[in-house]
Amino acid sequence: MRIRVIGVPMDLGADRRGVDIGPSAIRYAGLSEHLRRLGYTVNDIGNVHVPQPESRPVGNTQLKYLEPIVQVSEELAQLVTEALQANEFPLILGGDHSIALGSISGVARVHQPLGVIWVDAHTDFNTGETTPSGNIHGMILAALAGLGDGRLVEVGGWSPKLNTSDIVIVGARDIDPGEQNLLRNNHIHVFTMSDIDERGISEIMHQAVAIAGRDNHPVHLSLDLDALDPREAPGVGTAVRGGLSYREAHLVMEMVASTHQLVSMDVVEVNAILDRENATARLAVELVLSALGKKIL
Ligand SMILES: NC(=[NH2+])NCCC[C@H](N)C(=O)O
Ligand SMILES: [Mn+2]
Ligand SMILES: [Mn+2]
Repeated sequence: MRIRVIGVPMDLGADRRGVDIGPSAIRYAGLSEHLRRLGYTVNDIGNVHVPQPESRPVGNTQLKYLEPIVQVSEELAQLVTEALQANEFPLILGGDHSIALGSISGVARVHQPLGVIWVDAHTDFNTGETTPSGNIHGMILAALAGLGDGRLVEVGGWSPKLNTSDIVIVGARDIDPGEQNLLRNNHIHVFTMSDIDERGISEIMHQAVAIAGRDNHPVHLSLDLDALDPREAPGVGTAVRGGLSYREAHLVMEMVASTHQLVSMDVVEVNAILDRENATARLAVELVLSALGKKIL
């Protein structure tokens, strides 16, 4: 069992610096050592090159840094496809959530159809028309489903990467008005924090894995650390109160692991500048381990 770690020091999709050092923070928290202790062989290929925002024009303010983000996505998609072809599990370290455009495009080229479990306080289902911020990390899931600006949608040369029926969002609690309409009109499965409070995380995750992994489909897990409550994960750029507890988040990961259908994962939005003594990066490592099969007993 081999894991290929790919770092993507991307912050062009978000408004704040600090997620660009996320890959270093997660590595510093001992990612590879812990994975090896779990029995994996780890092949860390380092970071993809991402330009500094200071060196590039913002461009269209509804789609900030579109061009460099598309460039990095193309390169990342290629690297992720190569990892799968070499029989290694791609583990992609962000960076802001815009990296999932490249990672999931790279997986979807190999595995079709692909289920996605998107664990996030947000739904990242804006387009260039609905976005309140112009930040592309808030548009990625829509782009993967074929919605929004053509240059995002067409990364890798084809679209859509995902069927709307294969997408499940878990932990949502901050959704923009235009995003709400898009989610409804496209019948996206969204499990909000209210659903989790009402029915419990175990029941929600049974449903989530049944939807994303139906007919034994391969599954990609995209973990945005802001899904967790900010008390557990202070090092994120877009924190929202009322998130997953430490224990709920571990159970989410364990229930994904128990499907044995996970083929790839990204862990994003760790902002090391806003963090406290690397707590969020350390939590990210713990959650990766649970998703990759670590159990208490
Ligand atoms: N990946 C994230 N943290 N996304 C936050 C998105 C926030 C907001 N919905 C926006 O479009 O700007
Ligand atoms: Mn996100
Ligand atoms: Mn988020």
